[in-house]
This record gives sequence, C-alpha cells and structure tokens, in this order.
Amino acid sequence: MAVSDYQLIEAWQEVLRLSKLQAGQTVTLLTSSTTHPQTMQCAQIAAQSMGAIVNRLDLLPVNAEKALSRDSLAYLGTTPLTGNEAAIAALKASDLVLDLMTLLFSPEQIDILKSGTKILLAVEPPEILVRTVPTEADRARVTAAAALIKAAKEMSITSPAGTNLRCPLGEFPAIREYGFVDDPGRWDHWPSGFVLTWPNELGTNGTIVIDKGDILLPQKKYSTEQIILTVENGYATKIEGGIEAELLDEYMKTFNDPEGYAISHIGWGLQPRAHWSTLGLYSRENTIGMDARAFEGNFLFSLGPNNEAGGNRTTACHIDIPLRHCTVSLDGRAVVRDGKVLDGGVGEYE
Ligand SMILES: O=c1ccc(O)c[nH]1
Repeated sequence: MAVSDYQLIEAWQEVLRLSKLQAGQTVTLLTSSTTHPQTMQCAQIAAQSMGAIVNRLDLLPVNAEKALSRDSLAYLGTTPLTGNEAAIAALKASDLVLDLMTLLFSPEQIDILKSGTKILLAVEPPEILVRTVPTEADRARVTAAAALIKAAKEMSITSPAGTNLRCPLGEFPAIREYGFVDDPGRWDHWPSGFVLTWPNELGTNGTIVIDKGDILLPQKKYSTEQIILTVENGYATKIEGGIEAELLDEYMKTFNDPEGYAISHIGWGLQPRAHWSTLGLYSRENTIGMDARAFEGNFLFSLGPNNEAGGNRTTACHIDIPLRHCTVSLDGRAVVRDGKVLDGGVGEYE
C-alpha cells in the first residue's frame, strides 16, 4: 500500500535521529536511475528539516550488459563509483551518505567508510521502509547476537530437511545490521535486523538442503523442491535436485567464476516485523527481498564474495539464501532452534 510523504518523512527523521545526524553536518543522497523518487524526496526533506547540508549525487547505471538481473544486489563489484574519483571525493567529504542505489560489496564503499563517512543503504519501497523503521531494541538484540558470534569458534546448522553444516569462525568479524548508522565509519541497511559473519576461509564443510518454501535471492522465489548443496572446504562442490537445482546452477554458471560457489556470509534473522510471505506479494522488480533476509529465526547463508568482511575474494555472483526451520548453534549452544530465536539470541545449551 502507498505511504504518504508525511509518513515517509517521519520515518526518515527517526532513522536520521537514531543515526545521530547533527545540524550542520553534510548528508549526500547517492542516487541512480533506479532510485525511488518518493524515497529520495522524503529523505531530502527529512535531512534538511534536521539542519543538515543536503546534496544529491546522481550516478549513471553500470553493468547492464553483464548482469542478467535488475536486482542491485545480484551483480557485484563494479559500481558507478569505480574509477570515479570526483564522486568518491564528494562522498568522503560527507558525514552521512544515504545510498539509494546500492554500493554494497564494492571496494569503493569500503574505502569511503574508512574515511569516517557513514553509509546507510535504503532501496526497498517506501511502504517496506515505513513498516520496518529500526529501533534501539533492534540494535540491542542484534548486538547481543553478534557478541555470541564473536565469542564462538564454530557455527553449526542443522534442519529436519537434512542440512548439516559446520562453519569454523574466528577469521572474520561479526557484522550487525540493525538499520541505522550511529558510529562514524559505519555501514548499515534499512530495513534489516540480522547478524552475520563469514566462516574461516576454506573451512566450511557439510550439506545444505534448501527446502521447499525456502527462498532464493536474487531469483526472488520460493523453491518448489529441495536443492542439495554439498559443501567442501568452503565451496559448494555439488548442486543436486531437480529443475530448481538445475536453474540455480545454470544461473551461477553464467558468471563463469568458480569464486561464485564459495560460502559467503552466514547468520540469522532477528526482525519480527519482517515476514516470509512478503516476497510472494511483490513483483520481482519492486523489492530486493529484505523481509526474507531479516526474517526472525531464519538461517541466512550466502554464496560469493567475502571482501565486505575484509577477505580478498571478490566475485560478481552473489546469492542470498534464507532458510526456515533450522537450528543454529554456536559451540554447541543453540541460538535458533527449529527456526525460533531462543530468548533474543542468547541461547541455551543443547
Ligand atoms: O543487507 C544485506 C543485503 C544483502 C546481503 O547479502 C547482506 N546484507
């Protein structure tokens, strides 16, 4: 359902307040041809109403001739900032960048954050943004979960469908996504409300069963049959099943890059205002599927790059696969059991 400008301006004002925007600071809206006009307009008004100096930097789209999907998270690596020193300079000189076009997983994003600039990604449609305005409680819950990851040496995941995966931890940080940017140099994504990390390089082994009703992104579909991934030394070495497995593998083969089969981030959803059924109510062009990624109690794993976490693996192929009904444990301590988050992420021993 459509939202009014007033509602969206209020939502942006709350997110900017949580992001500690101060009067006199510089906010630059990063836009492109896919930016939602109401989001841009209301973000501009909200930032100016709080006394910020507001700029807009509009960048030309890239990768059209290479990407098969229009989803901004499907084809990674080069962005309109690649080689664009003037644009990067403007963003580094800003206190806060509202990314309304998607820089995620780009070397440029990492470089801009290092300068202390904060970046908040927000590309879901206005009504999803208004439904998932972040809260301090989201931040507290995600932070508690991240602390558990930081202390753990292994994440293990099982499910009734047959998932049985072991991920050694320790080489990469825990990433908190709670929807606002309250520290210099922080990146976040509104909507969100989940925690993730990367397994130690080459260390993940086991089986992942994508069950019927689990979600494939950027395909933006519920799988209609089981897809079975065999994971050996950090890479999906087999993708087995029926037509769904064949289609997933065919898509991944179009990148012609073995790095696309690497296990990327792993974690679980903590957002009670995100819903599994949302994806079925939107056309593919109108959402990037954040409800599925943030869904409370999912196990979200990803295939592809790890540069976002400080790794050196980049690949354009990025696939996010949130699963339901999994049990996620850290050093044997369940934090999610059968798809239910245990007590705010602070689990109990099995
Ligand atoms: O917010 C996001 C979105 C996609 C992704 O792969 C990670 N985090």
